[in-house]
Amino acid sequence: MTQLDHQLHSIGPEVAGSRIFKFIGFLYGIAAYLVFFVTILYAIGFVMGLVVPKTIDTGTDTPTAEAVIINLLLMTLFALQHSVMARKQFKAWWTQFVPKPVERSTYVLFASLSLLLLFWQWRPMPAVVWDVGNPDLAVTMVTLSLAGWVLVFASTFIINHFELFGLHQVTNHLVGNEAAPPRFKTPLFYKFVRHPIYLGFIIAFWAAPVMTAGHLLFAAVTTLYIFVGIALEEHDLVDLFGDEYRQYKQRVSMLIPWRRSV
Ligand SMILES: C[S@@+](CC[C@H](N)C(=O)[O-])C[C@H]1O[C@@H](n2cnc3c(N)ncnc32)[C@H](O)[C@@H]1O
Repeated sequence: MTQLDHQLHSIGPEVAGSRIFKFIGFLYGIAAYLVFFVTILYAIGFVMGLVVPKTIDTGTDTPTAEAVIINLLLMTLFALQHSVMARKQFKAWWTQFVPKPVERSTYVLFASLSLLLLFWQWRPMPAVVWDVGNPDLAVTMVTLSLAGWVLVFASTFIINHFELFGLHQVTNHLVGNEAAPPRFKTPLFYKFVRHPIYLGFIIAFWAAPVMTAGHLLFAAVTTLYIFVGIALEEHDLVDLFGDEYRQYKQRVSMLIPWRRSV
C-alpha cells in the first residue's frame, strides 16, 4: 500500500474513486486558501504602500480620465464577482457544475484572482489630496490603518475564519462529516457592530497619512460597495435567521458602535 493509499484509506470507507475526488477537493481547497492568503497580505502592502512591488500609488503613468475609467472598471469587476457569486440563487445554479464542498473555495479563488487583477492593472493617480505632515499624526494614522487590518483578521477568526474561506467545507467532506447548517453568532466585536470585518476595511482604507487621488477613489468606491454589500448580505441573513437577525438589527449598530442606525 503506498503512502497516499494509506492516507486515503484512513479517510473513510467510501469507494476509492470517491476518496480520490475528496482528496483532490481538499488539495484544491488548500490551494484556493493559499491564493487568498497571499492576496490579502498583498492587499495590505498595496493599500499602505509597504513592501510590495506595485502599490496603489505606483504603476504605469496614465492620463487621469483613463486612469479613473480603468480603476472603476477593475473595482466594478471585483464587486460584481464578489456580490453575484455570493447570492443563494447563483449558488443554487452553479453548484450544478461545481461540487458543493468546493463551492466556497471556488468563490474565494475567483475573488482573490479578481483582486490580484486589480492590484496588477491599477493605475496610479498621484495628485495629493491630503498630507498630514506632522510625524506623530502620520504614525497615528498608519497605526490606525494597521488596527483596521487587525480588526478584519480577528473578526474572521471569531466568526469562523476557516468556514469563510472554504477550508472547513473541504475538510468536512474529506473526513465524511455532514456540513453543519449555518448558525447565527454574535461573538465579541459582533456584540458592538454587525459588520466588524467591513468596519476594519473602512478604517484600513481611509487612515492614510498621505491620501492621493487614486487612494481616495479606491477608499470611496470600496466604502460605497461595502454599503451595497451589507444591504445584500443582511437581506440574506434575514432570510436565513428570520426574527433572530431582525432583533439583532434593532439592538446592534451596523458599523459605528455607539450609533444605532449606522
Ligand atoms: C465576509 S463575512 C462578513 C461578515 C460581517 N458582515 C462582517 O463584516 O463582519 C460574510 C459571511 O458572514 C456571514 N455572517 C455575517 N454576520 C453573521 C452573523 N452574525 N452570524 C453568522 N454568520 C454571519 C454571512 O452570512 C456571510 O456568509
